[in-house]
Amino acid sequence: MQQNASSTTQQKSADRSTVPPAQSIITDITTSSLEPTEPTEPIDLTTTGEATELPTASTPGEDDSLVVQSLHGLGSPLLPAPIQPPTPPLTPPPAYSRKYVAGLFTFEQLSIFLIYPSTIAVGSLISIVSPPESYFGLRTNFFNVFFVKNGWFWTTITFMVHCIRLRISKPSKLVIRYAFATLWWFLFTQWFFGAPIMDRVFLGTGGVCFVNDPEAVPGDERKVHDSWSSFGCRHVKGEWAGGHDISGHSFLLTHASLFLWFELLPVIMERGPLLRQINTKIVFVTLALWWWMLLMTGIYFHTFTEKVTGWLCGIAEWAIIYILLPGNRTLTTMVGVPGV
Ligand SMILES: CCCCC/C=C\C/C=C\C/C=C\C/C=C\CCCC(=O)SCCNC(=O)CCNC(=O)[C@H](O)C(C)(C)COP(=O)(O)O
Ligand SMILES: Nc1ncnc2c1ncn2[C@@H]1O[C@H](COP(=O)(O)O)[C@@H](OP(=O)(O)O)[C@H]1O
Repeated sequence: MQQNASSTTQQKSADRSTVPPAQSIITDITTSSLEPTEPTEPIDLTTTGEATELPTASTPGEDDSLVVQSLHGLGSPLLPAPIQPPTPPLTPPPAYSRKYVAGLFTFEQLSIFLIYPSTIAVGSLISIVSPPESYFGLRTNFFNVFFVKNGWFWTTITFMVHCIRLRISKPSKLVIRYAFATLWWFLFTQWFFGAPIMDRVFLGTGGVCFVNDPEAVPGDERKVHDSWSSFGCRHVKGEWAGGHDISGHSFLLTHASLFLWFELLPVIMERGPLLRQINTKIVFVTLALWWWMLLMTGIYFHTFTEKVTGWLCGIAEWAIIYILLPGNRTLTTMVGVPGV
């Protein structure tokens, strides 16, 4: 594409040096309107990317037309090139503002991204100032046990509800993005060649599983159990304590929410009939519940740093797939971009 663009530019400058000024102007008008637009910004995930192919390099046909225009001006000085109305640019302008903040985010993407650290910050602040007595402060509350503890399952269901109404050309890319998100959740919270990543961090920072020893001398009832995972520790009714216990809830709720938001964003930005569908409302209900539960985690559970590390790990996969990859055309072709 670079070569095509530069050869076109060279051709244009050659024309300028040889043809009379009037023809040169005509040639410039026609060529500039046909000029393929080289993206200088990341691929915008808020566009309807999968509805069409990713913007590609100029096709041979397009280049040929540029050459024909130039040759016409050079080879037929007595026959001026017909004035044609400018054709629209090859990349249609987006239907909404696409300003990038720090060259990475659109305004909408940045706003969504900021919801989660602010929620954790506000929750932690409330926990210091005056945490209210609440049903949501109980670990056994229904919303925690039924929804968050099965959080990836409900996120999967919500994602499917969102997907089944889409008309995208490449559903396989959407499954690949889901697979990456699931893989990261799985490695982080369930299994990483043994204990999951979050448990390995806990053990690596000096955490242990304490269990009560009924035969121990009074005052020294607790002994260390050799559980290598929080799951194993819970199984022996032990207490997982001592190390840096990354908040699994902060991780999961952030990771799942960013995944759903960024898959839904094209529907939101399109502001069309899809936005009013029940499927969209279901996604918003899940997002609202995840946000509320994150706020509750912020208020009632964990230390501030454990919630921050949970959040940081929760944005890791999202940052790669939805923010960094769109800067690389080849890698983006592998995972696609969300669309409608
Ligand atoms: C064109 C239409 C296509 C539609 C399909 C689109 C996309 C879907 C693609 C593929 C899906 C295919 C099959 C999916 C089928 C089933 C997958 C379900 C996968 C699951 O999610 S099962 C696991 C459920 N488990 C959980 O959710 C547990 C979540 N909980 C935790 O991770 C932890 O408890 C914690 C981190 C919240 C807290 O940790 P602790 O404090 O408890 O240590
Ligand atoms: N929003 C929330 N509502 C209820 N319990 C929560 C919660 N956030 C965290 N917890 C509980 O706090 C403990 C640590 O959570 P996590 O490390 O996943 O952030 C877990 O307890 P249990 O392991 O006893 O269920 C979890 O259920």
